Amino acid sequence: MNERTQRLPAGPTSAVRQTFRYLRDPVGSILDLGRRYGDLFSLPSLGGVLVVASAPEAIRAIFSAEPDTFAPFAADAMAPVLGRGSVLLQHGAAHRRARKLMQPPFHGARMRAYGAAMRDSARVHLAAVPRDRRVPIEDVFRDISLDVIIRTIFGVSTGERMAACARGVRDTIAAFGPLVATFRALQREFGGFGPWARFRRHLTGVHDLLRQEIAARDPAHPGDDILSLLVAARDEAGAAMDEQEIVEQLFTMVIAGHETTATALAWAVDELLRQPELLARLREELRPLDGDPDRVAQSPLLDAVCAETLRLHPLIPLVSRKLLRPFELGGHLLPAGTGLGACLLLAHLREERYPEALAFRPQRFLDGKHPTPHEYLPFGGGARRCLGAAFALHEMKIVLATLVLEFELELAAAPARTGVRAATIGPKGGVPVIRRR
Ligand code: HEM
Repeated sequence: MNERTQRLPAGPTSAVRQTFRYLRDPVGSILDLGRRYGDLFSLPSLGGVLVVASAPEAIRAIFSAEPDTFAPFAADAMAPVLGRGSVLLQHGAAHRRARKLMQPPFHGARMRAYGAAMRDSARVHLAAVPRDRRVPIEDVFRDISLDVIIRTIFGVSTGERMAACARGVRDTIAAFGPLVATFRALQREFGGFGPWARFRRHLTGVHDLLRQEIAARDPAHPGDDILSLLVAARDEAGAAMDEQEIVEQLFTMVIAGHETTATALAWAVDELLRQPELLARLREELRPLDGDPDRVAQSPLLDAVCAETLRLHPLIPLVSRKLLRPFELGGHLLPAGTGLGACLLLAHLREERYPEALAFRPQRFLDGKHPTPHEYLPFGGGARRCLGAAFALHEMKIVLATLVLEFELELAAAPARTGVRAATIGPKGGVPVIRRR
């Protein structure tokens, strides 16, 4: 191996400057990196150097590598938030075991069990939006997605317990802003005060509520909810997950699944309301389906609208791993310890694959030329592909269909710019709308 191949690809040098640029303008800063450095570049970050790829062949190489090649990137930063047992932070055999235990409730065929709860939550929260007043629609979608998680994942549907869970989760997430997520120096309790101390207090409260729910389950008679299925799940040796592990996996699902789905829905509304003809076509296609969740989920145009939303507005611009062994990519031998990222944002905006890539055109998903998993990866890929992908897509479809068929909204602002949340990016201002019907 010569010296040239051992060198990391070119890229900016200051992690602090790059972090601030990202916090100020996440999409602009990544597009700029792609323009300046091409398909493979090094990106200094506060968690270490990341080598970032956006060409399909390189993304295929990352996602199809032997899973033991990688550990999670910057796992230490997220461990105090999610817990060491979280599936997001595991690797190797422990990660495979956790995925195996957690996968069955998220299988596509199980979505039928969740559709009605998704539609009912959407109806209740959309009907509560006041008419003729400016409201950020993302806040409403956040309430819906939290409600859906509490009903379908925690299996809680009675008023008082639902309210306590919703309050606990909302307060915990609110206390975990982008600054605390980005700067580990802020992850300290300053004599019981400050954002981290507040976050830890709320987190303990949510863990206690989840423990009460776990204790109330009978593994011999599991309910339909995901918590019950996790309590009843057994690994190959016949062992169940212990209480702490279930609590950590449930909280991981809240963090991974709450804001993501709500943000994706907000982008879909922002785009759809700017194209009245497309909205009318969607309404026509959905009307004969009577709001039946199973039939709605099969609508080709609705599917294309959701796919195009996640292409143009990926919520996690970059998925990353840490190399446990040397790895060859694009003529570079990357040493163990280096971070390796697949850049969803740059992959989704490649003109040669997506002509007029910055335009919202769901039709591109209806012309029969489906992109490969290395050209279109809103849920990441390989052994770490999003566990909740089918769940999230199902929820997006049911909530959007309910909105399009039963309500009428008008946009109350120019197209949204993208800002940084804790672990995701989304529309600044949460897409203000006015409800007319
Ligand atoms: C539109 C909504 C969502 C999007 C765009 C999204 C996207 C992603 C992405 C990009 C990853 C990283 C994949 C990788 O590293 O290759 C991920 C991981 C994950 N997601 Fe999602 N997600 C969404 C909703 C959900 C929901 C609803 C849940 C659960 C209820 C969920 C649970 C998870 C979990 C547990 C992981 C970690 C998987 C692992 O490390 O093995 N996500 N998601």
